[in-house]
Amino acid sequence: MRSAHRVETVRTAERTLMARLPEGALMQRAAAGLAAACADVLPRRVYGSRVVLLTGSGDNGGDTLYAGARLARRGAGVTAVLLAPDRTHPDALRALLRAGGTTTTAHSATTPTALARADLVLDGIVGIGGRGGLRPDAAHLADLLADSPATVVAVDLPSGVEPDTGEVRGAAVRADLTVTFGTHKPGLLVDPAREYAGSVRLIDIGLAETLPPTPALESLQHADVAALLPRPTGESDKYRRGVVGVAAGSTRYPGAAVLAVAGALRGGAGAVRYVGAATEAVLARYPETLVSNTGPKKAGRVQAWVAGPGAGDDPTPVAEALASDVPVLLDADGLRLADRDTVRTREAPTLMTPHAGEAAALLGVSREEVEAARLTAVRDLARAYDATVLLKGSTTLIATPDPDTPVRVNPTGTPWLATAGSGDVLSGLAGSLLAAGLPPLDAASTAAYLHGLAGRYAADGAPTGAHDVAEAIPAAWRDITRTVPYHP
Ligand SMILES: NC(=O)C1=CN([C@@H]2O[C@H](COP(=O)(O)OP(=O)(O)OC[C@H]3O[C@@H](n4cnc5c(N)ncnc54)[C@H](O)[C@@H]3O)[C@@H](O)[C@H]2O)[C@@H](O)CC1
Ligand SMILES: Nc1ncnc2c1ncn2[C@@H]1O[C@H](COP(=O)(O)OP(=O)(O)O)[C@@H](O)[C@H]1O
Ligand SMILES: [K+]
Repeated sequence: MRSAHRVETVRTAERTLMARLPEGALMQRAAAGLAAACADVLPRRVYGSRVVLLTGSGDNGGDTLYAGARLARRGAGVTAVLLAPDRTHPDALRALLRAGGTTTTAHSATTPTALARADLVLDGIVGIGGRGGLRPDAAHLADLLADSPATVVAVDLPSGVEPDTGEVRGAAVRADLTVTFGTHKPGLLVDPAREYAGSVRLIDIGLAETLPPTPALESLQHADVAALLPRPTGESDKYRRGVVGVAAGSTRYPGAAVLAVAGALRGGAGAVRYVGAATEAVLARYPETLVSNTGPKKAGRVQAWVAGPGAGDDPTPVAEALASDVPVLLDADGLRLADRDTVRTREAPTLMTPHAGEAAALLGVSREEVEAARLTAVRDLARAYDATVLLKGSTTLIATPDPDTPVRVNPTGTPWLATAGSGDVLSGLAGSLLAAGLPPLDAASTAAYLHGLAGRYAADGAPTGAHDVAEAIPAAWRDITRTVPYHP
């Protein structure tokens, strides 16, 4: 599990840890890790390389200067561009000068040339102390840096991104690598900021000792997903494994039904029951499906319903699914047709899977606003509907209505998944995991994980279709569970 903590939590944990350590010890740990990471990404050896330090007046600048001093002692030519020369971390600046480094300022005539010629630039403008968009001097440096061919390493965070939300409201540094200290910050895992961070390396500064056990955000890894996926045993039969009902598709969109069933068949339920107007198309592709052309109410027992993909404008099937006492996944038309109070007052759980446009319509804001502040949007929606919400897109997020439960961020996605119908596959897959007995948060996050991996396998670097994604799910499942004992 990879986890991220908010700034306030990091500050409290750092204070507690610092009180137990000699003065400056944490910053030295951070600087040592940072310098080692820089040495790794330098295209040639450290000796003789040209390094520029963009240095703000806080501790983020301090880390950067100490790391620069370490590189200078190994023979790099190091220049610090000081944003506020009279407020620069004094001890760190002395260390750099003693090691042979030099300084200049943001508006010096030599700064653009230094950036253009650098092999490596460290962004130490601002870290977790940054608030609001970058101030003009800092924004000027970020602009100059955008034209530099140098490798860019962001210190703790790319300057200009919001650490707690991943929002980017103005100029920000685009890094090749971000070296972050103690724990991830939410912004490093959530778009748009995640894109600015490049790859992320976490440096252990001993903070795990004082951080609270529950993070703000968590990201499942293979082993976590393997532990959650359902596994049949000798006692299993198709009903005990769970039956998932799919109320989807219409005469206009029969394909959505086929794709949702395709996902559902690969999600761990023992049987898929389809209701709707696309029975012929579904049976033609998947003869193993149990079909009926009644609504969900009369369709027979299921352990979870998927309602909405390609379903059209008839609100009845969605209402009937919501009236059941089993978990319901709402997607596409189902999101639009569901009554909010009905969702809020259900006893059984509801899982909603909107993309940014659908989330925007439900929240009454613009799509751009949802995409700019995905973490806020997913939390707001979960609270408004008292439901678990999976917000699809460039970083898929899953939130429950409980503000203390970490939001999950899916690490496996790929933009190749942005293809018509791949969301239908996801809804079937997640519904199937619900029917197999997973709680909504786990069903949604394991489904997103499998779906993302399947998208990568199906695409393999080239365009792919939703059907191929569904067919790649078993390979993703196998890869995830292969390393874990006792999976059949
Ligand atoms: N507290 C600790 O124990 C540790 C902190 N560390 C480093 O310290 C950083 C936090 O240091 P600080 O609390 O001093 O804060 P920062 O250095 O992140 O930011 C504060 C400075 O940035 C300026 N600033 C704020 N918003 C700005 C904006 N929008 N545009 C331009 N400048 C802006 C402020 O005027 C202030 O000078 C971490 O990100 C990390 O790099 C590490 O050394 C590890 C240990
Ligand atoms: N830029 C992106 N990067 C990663 N995944 C994406 C991106 N855009 C879309 N996706 C994924 O593709 C799928 C598309 O689903 P959706 O928007 O519902 O499409 P449809 O309605 O055609 O099925 C979702 O799983 C979503 O997370
Ligand atoms: K930074």
